[in-house]
Amino acid sequence: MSDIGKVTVNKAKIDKNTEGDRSAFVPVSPFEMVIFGATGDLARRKIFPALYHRFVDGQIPKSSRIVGVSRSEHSREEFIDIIHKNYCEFEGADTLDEKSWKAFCALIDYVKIDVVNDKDWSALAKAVSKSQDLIRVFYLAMPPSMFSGICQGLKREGLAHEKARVVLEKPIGTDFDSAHAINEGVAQVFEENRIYRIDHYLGKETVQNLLVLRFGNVLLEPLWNSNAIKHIEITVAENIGVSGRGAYYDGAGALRDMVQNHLLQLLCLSTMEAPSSLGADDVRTEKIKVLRALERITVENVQSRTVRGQYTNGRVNGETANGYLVDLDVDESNTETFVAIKAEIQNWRWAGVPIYLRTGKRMSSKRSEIVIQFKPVPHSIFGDDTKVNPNKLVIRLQPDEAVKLFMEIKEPGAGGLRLKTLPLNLSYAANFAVRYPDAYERLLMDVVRGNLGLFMRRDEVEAAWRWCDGILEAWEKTGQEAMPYFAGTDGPRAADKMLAEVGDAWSES
Ligand SMILES: NC(=O)C1=CN([C@@H]2O[C@H](COP(=O)(O)OP(=O)(O)OC[C@H]3O[C@@H](n4cnc5c(N)ncnc54)[C@H](OP(=O)(O)O)[C@@H]3O)[C@@H](O)[C@H]2O)C=CC1
Ligand SMILES: O=C1O[C@H](COP(=O)(O)O)[C@@H](O)[C@H](O)[C@H]1O
Repeated sequence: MSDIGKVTVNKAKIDKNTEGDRSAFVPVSPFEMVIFGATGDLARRKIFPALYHRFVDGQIPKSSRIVGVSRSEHSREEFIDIIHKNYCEFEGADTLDEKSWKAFCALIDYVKIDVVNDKDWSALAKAVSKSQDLIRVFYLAMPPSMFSGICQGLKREGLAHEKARVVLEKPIGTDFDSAHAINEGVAQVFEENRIYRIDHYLGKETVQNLLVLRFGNVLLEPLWNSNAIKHIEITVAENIGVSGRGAYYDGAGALRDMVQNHLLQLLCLSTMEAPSSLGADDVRTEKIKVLRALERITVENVQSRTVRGQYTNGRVNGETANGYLVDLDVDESNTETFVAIKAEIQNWRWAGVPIYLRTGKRMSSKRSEIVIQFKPVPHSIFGDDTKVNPNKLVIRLQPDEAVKLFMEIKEPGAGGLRLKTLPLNLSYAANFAVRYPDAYERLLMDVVRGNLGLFMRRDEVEAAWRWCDGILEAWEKTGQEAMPYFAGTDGPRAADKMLAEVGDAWSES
C-alpha cells in the first residue's frame, strides 16, 4: 500500500501560515466518469478511494456520476459492497465517514460488459447520460492491449463526444512498437489534447515540489550542472513483493513496470531546462529533450551499465519473505524484480555526470528519493587529517517527505577545528499540518479540469520506450541474467560494484 498521504504531523511545530493548498478543494464542474476495470486492483485500491476523498472535501459536485464497468456479474449494491470493503482494507475504516460514504455511493452505478463482445456495449450506452455537454471521462484501468478496442467501442456507440476524454493507465505497451500501435488506435478516436496518459508519480506532492525546488529558488540553478555535480541517484525502492500481480509482473519486469515511466519521469524533472511556463506543452517539451539526449545502452555497454536482479527468500522488516519464484509459484523465470542503470545525458549541462537509476521489489525498505551528489571542494584548507564531505542534496519523495541539504559545519569546542556534516532539513511533517492528497486524487481532478500538465504526451512515452527498448534488446542479445538478491536487501552486490568501479557509491538512507 502506498505511504503517500499518510503524513505524520508534528502539530507542535506547525506554522499557521503553512496550511496547504486550499485551491485544491475548489469544486470541479459536474462530470460523468466511466471506469473500465472497476473491479480490478487499481480501481479498488486507488481510484475509488481517491474519488471518495475528493467528494468528502466537496470537490466533486453531487450531480456527478461514476459508472464502474467490468465483465463480472454484480448488482450495483454488490459492487458498492466490494469497493466499501476494499476502501476499509486499504485506507482504514476509521477514515471513512458512513454518512459521506452513503452520499458518495449515490453517485455510483455499475455496468457489466465484456469489452471484446460488441453486443455488450449497448448496456453501457444505456447507462450513461445522453447529454453532449456533460464532461465525460473514460478511465481505462485495463490491460493496455485493450485500449484501442475500447476506444473503437466508444466511437461506435457515439460516446466519444467533444467533451469526452480518455485516461490511459501505464505502462502503455510493452515496447516502442506496441506503444506506437496503441497510441495510433486511441488517436483514431481522441485527439491528443483529450488523452490523459497517467504516470501517478507526477501527481505526488513531492514530485511536483521538484519544480518548485528547482525553479522557485535562485540558489540551485548556478550549481545544477556538471561543473558542481558529481552524480545523481534516483532510487524507487519497495519492500513489497509482486503481491497479487504476478501474472502481469512476470511479463513486464522492473524496467517496463517502473523505469520506463516513473524513474524516467523523475530523471526528466530533475535534469530538464527551465520551461518557460507551467503550461502542459512547455513542461512536456523540456522533458522530451532529456529523453532524446539519453545515451543509448547497447550490447557493447549493457553489462557495465545495467544490473538485473531477482529476489530470493529472505527477511523483510524482521519477517521471513518468499523468493520471487515462490511468490509466482513457478520453477523458473528470468524476469528482473530489481534493476540498476548507469545513464548519461548527452548535452552541455550534463555530459560526464552519471545518473544512477535503481528500483526493485522486496528491498530493505520502501523509499523513493533523488540524491544530488555535489563535487568536493577544489582544495581543502583544513589539512590532510580533516575530512571535508562534499555537499549532498537529498530529495525524499516518500515516505518521510523532506528536502535535506547536507553541509559542513564546525563542531563547537576549543579543541581544534572539527567538521561535522549536518542537514538543513525541510521536512514536510514538521511544516505542514494538512493531509495532502494522494497522487490519484490530484490527477483525477486534473482530468476533469482539462489540465494536461501532469500527464505524458505521446512523444514522451514513445521516446522513453525507444531508450528502454535498447536495454531490453541488449539484455536479450547478451543473455544477461537476473542475479539473485536476498529479500530485504538493496539488490545484488553487482549494483554496488557498478558504482564502486568509477569511485561512486549509493547514498546511505
Ligand atoms: N494495480 C496497480 O497497482 C497498477 C495498475 N496499473 C495499470 O492499471 C491497469 C489495470 O491494472 P489492475 O487493476 O492491476 O488489473 P486487474 O487485473 O486487477 O483488473 C483488470 C480489470 O479489467 C477488467 N477486464 C479485463 N478484461 C475485461 C473485458 N474483456 N471486459 C471488461 N472488463 C475486463 C477486469 O474485470 P473482471 O474482474 O470483471 O474480470 C478487472 O476489473 C493495467 O494497465 C495496469 O498496468 C498501473 C499502475 C499500478
Ligand atoms: O506503477 C506502479 O507503481 C507502484 C509503486 O507506486 P508507489 O506510489 O507505491 O510508489 C508499484 O508497486 C507497481 O508495481 C507499479 O506498477
